[in-house]
Amino acid sequence: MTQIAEIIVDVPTMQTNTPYSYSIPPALTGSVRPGMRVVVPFGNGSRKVQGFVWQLAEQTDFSRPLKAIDTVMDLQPVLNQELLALADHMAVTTYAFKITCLLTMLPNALKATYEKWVMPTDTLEESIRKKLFGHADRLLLDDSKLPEEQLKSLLKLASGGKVTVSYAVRDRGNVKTITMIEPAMAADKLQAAKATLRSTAKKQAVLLDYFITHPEPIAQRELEKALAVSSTIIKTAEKNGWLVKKAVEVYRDPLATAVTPTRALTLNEAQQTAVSALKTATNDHKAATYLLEGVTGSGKTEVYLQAIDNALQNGQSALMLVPEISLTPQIVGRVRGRFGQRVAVLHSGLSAGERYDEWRRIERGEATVVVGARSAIFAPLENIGIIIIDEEHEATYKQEDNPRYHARDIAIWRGRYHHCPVVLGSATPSLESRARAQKGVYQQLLLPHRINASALPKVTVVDMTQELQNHAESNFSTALLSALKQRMAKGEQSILMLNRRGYSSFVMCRDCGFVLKCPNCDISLTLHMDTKTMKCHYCGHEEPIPNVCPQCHSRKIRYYGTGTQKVETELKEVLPDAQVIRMDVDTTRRKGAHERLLNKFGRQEADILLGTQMIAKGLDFPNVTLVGVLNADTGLGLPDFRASERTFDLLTQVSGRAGRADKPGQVFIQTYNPDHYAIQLAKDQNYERFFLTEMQMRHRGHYPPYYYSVKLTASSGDERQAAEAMIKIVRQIKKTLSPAAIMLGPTPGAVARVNNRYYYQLVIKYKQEPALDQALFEILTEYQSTGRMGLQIAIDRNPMSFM
Ligand SMILES: Nc1ncnc2c1ncn2[C@@H]1O[C@H](COP(=O)(O)OP(=O)(O)OP(=O)(O)O)[C@@H](O)[C@H]1O
Ligand SMILES: [Zn+2]
Ligand SMILES: [Zn+2]
Repeated sequence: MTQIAEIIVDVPTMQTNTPYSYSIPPALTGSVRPGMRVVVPFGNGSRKVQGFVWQLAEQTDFSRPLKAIDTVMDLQPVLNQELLALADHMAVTTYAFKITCLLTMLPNALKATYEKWVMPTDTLEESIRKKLFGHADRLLLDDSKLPEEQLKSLLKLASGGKVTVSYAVRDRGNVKTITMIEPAMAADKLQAAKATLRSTAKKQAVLLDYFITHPEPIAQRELEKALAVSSTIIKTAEKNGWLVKKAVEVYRDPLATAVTPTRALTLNEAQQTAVSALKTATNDHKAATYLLEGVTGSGKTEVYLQAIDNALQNGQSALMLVPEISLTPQIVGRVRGRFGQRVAVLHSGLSAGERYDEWRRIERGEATVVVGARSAIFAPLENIGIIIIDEEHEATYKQEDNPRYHARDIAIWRGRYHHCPVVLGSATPSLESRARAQKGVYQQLLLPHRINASALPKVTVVDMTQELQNHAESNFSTALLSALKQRMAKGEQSILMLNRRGYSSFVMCRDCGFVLKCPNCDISLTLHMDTKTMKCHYCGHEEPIPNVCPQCHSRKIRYYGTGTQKVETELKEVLPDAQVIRMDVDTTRRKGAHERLLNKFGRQEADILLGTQMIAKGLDFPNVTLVGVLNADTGLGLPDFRASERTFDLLTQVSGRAGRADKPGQVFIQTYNPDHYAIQLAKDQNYERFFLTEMQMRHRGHYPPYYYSVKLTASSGDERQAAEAMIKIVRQIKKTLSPAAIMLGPTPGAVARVNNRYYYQLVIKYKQEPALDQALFEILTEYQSTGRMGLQIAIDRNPMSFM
């Protein structure tokens, strides 16, 4: 029997979940294994594509000769059996192709890119060959870099068969190595070698002397510096067989900053109960999901750490997800403080190389605790003892692109695979999770009180419509301003949050009402003072700030809306002595800026931390006793069924930053909707009441979690094409749905045009539709090749919003 390999190939526009069969050439027999990447020929031409070995099989069909695998890209599988099985599951549940799922699991450094090479054929005239190729036997056809003229003539030659184009897979994964030097022989032999040196070979003598007394390996760089010898000198010694060079893999250290080691704290009763439940589940290999619901500052992190510690003591590994690491350096610091070198950190702020190194440490079992943002859920850990998702309600756990997975679902799948518990932690659990706990699908663990019996902060809602009547337009109510002054007098710190969701600073003409919009998208441009430009947050378009109205040429063109910069300016006027740290996209663009600003605030080098949503979560500063929310409402107005939930979560989270240690905390929420239930219940920090109220609203509106949902989006540069595709899909889907299903649409997307593409969407709400999955998968397959004509169909199961 002959063994063949079944391979999932990466051919955009021709994706399929069915593997292709390839023969294994004799040279590779025995070394091809599932989970390895290979290069295979595809189609008729010289096209080479990347593929993943899905499984090995016995050849049964001999009717057609099989193409052979070209080469293997890996010496070891890059995906293990578990992750291959997970890709299978993901493909079905997220309506994505297996290849997309497989690629998603790999660190970027292992995502191959394709290179196009042009080579002359025999029929190419020598003079042209010389002109185009010079001494090279082939040219890299990098479309973006070649001058158009040259590209054109190459294409012409290609169609005449005078040059051929071949595709090559380029692997970007690279291991960082340094060159180490060590003696190739014992000291007495080196001594003997030294005796043979000519008297002029002084440097050689120095080099040998060094190794006679220091037989241990040393980095070449260091050696050159220490002895002032050049690489040629070392090379000569190597040639003579006295020294050897070795490439040693080193890891790029993404977290060079030191952390303070911490030890386990003595748990309070509620923490103790939670930790023992989790320990028992880990020790008994129980694949259960726990909802750890703990008010802000109740010590959830300590529960995670001790549960992780238990898994490590069992010789198991642990996985912990946090919403976005660059935003929560404090949490990462705590995990590293407890587990030191055993911790690997994965997040988008790392360079591809750094991420790859962390990934390799995990793969080799050198790191057994992984902390990371969403995609860290695919960390190649073995023998997992516990999986934790902190702030489980956060929208960032859902990926917005293909494959549109939710990290929570993947966590639960992996928990089952490893027979280990999954912990979902939050002060404000998502309605979905809380409803499941209610039904007993998840086990609820409660931390109802703050540590050391500190009280939750006292929250005051400030009606800004009243404020406006009392004094001139200001971002600060009288109450908030006087509270800020008090803190400064007492040497305590404050956090001010400007809610930016659904809100931006824009430019409008006072005479004709003209608003500057993006030429590519149906959205107004946002003012950025740091770069002095108007920017589109959807497509990145940028243009100068106008000083006359482009429509009526009036000079009365003005800024509207409040940006953090504007608030900062006002803050300096009303509190000239205050030291303010501003944290927003503009001040945190540089790598590590986030951490630097937070550390500065932690060292109490500023009175006020002013920022956007990015300062709402996870911060634990004992000296912060005041939190002010400048505008609570901006998210409430969005036509999104989660608008209230998001607002409640945000206000509760940010309020929770105040009074976490011994000093009591105070919060002011400024709003134009003081009576809205999300604001009133956030004021009382009453998650339970909010849950009940919001569940009723969802029930009435037929929204999740009472209904499942799927959002289909058609997009195209041609508006009619997008609309027509959507109408056709609606007709198709309708046939498979039961009368109980609810369809919203087709309608234009909330932003109907983005980057010159038009969006049409359809939302289906349903409880049970056995035929739906199949129908959607057929749509996915049918429309994948229309991408070439500019039409794209996206399918999102349980989308975070219907907008
Ligand atoms: N058992 C304990 N004894 C003493 N201090 C503790 C204990 N558990 C936690 N703490 C401290 O209490 C503070 C709050 O804990 P932690 O930040 O873990 O709360 P949290 O529930 O994660 O809060 P949030 O959801 O608001 O981020 C921290 O400074 C932590 O070190
Ligand atoms: Zn745009
Ligand atoms: Zn105008």
